[in-house]
Amino acid sequence: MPERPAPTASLPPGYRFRDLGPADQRDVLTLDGWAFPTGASVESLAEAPSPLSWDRAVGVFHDADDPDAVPVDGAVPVRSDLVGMHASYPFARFPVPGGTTRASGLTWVAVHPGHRRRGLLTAMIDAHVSRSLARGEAVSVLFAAEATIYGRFGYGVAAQDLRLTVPRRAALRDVPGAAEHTVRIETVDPDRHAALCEDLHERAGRDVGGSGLNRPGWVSRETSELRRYFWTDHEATREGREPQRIVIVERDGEPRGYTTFRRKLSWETLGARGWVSGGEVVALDAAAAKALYDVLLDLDLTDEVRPFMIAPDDPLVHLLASYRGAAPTLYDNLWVRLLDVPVALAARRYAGEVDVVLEVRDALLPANAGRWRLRASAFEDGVSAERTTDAADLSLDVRDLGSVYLGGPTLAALAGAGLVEVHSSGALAAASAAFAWPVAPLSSWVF
Ligand SMILES: CC(=O)SCCNC(=O)CCNC(=O)[C@H](O)C(C)(C)COP(=O)(O)OP(=O)(O)OC[C@H]1O[C@@H](n2cnc3c(N)ncnc32)[C@H](O)[C@@H]1OP(=O)(O)O
Repeated sequence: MPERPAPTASLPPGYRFRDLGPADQRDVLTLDGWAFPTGASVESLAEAPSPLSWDRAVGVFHDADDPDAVPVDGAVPVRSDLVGMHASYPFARFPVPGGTTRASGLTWVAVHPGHRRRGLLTAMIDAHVSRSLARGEAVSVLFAAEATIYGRFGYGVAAQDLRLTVPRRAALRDVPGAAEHTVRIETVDPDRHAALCEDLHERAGRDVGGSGLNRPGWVSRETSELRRYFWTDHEATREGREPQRIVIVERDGEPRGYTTFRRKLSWETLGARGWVSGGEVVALDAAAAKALYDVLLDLDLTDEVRPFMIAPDDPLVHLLASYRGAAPTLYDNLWVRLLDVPVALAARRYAGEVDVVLEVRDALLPANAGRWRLRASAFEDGVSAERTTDAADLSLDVRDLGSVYLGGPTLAALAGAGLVEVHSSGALAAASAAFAWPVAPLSSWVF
């Protein structure tokens, strides 16, 4: 990886960075409670395992005179508070179109309300970017708590997920083989389910619909901390719903898919009203997906199913007799920031032959700015992305390059929105087709 200038933003006076460790867990949860008010006590949150990779968690501490302390020999004792933090997950096998790359999953970004809008996040992003680059991570990915935060730092919306409200017993088209599955419905137990489900999850993302193509963004819970956290059902996240349940469908004795769910009931004048909130839906093929949805869509005492975060090209979209009856809504899913443009561009495959010069603007990381020639053949290795002095075919901000990186939004769509300047119209058509991927990008879980 080439030498890169260090980011420049620094913390305002009175603040300092310090790496966090497991001993900071209670302070971390207290700060998190300020940033994301949930009503759960620190004590109850502390019962859950931490998902953090502590060697990648960084705090911002504020050192100031302690207003509550009694002066000693005329001097006011100084108090040091954790007022900001960020962390990242090491995704060594982050799925990009046709391959994987090393990505840094930015997470647990929080600033205490009493210290916001003083530049703490700006300084934390600089620290995150430089540390990620030093670790050889060419891409950073995240889920945004608010859609207005991360664009300014060069992150673009690279994937969308679908939220549906499907009426109970909604009609689905038939899929041969679906009825041949046996069904297990159980309470989630990490010891029994975690390894089985993580294996199914990885396999489902590698070959979608028998196409031999992977699903970009289908990131695994790569660390033991993330796996333990994901499969532990902690009371603080139930919000009045039942413990987490799991449906596993098997065919010829082999597990073929799973989904998790929680139900909630309210007893009203006319009887029970119930809904099912779905977790990730993971299936090795369409028959297994249909078998899972058949279970979710006919649970007693429920009226509707709300699948959470399925791909816009999920089988359910095409199997529902009335898609519009499920009130579809699209949400931003993964945001992507290219940290090292040539490394990131060469890490993925392209869906068409392309030879294009991209002129990239990047205010935060000037090493990415300038013209890059991208050459690739359809679905093949041997991609090259090199600096060039040739005239640009397309000009765009690194944020918009991040948006098209996983093959979701197209360059043509961004050009239509005025976000890509087109210097050669033939180049736009070819590059747009090459960057698009036949399988929609998605992460099935929030990190
Ligand atoms: C990947 C994740 O973890 S997502 C989770 C993000 N965390 C949260 O949403 C928790 C609640 N919010 C917070 O903790 C804080 O408000 C943060 C982290 C979002 C922002 O921290 P701050 O230290 O206030 O940000 P900072 O002062 O560096 O602001 C930088 C710029 O972003 C803007 N900005 C910051 N937060 C927001 C926001 N929520 N919406 C719109 N603009 C924002 C600021 O106005 C500022 O703009 P400017 O440069 O034009 O002046």
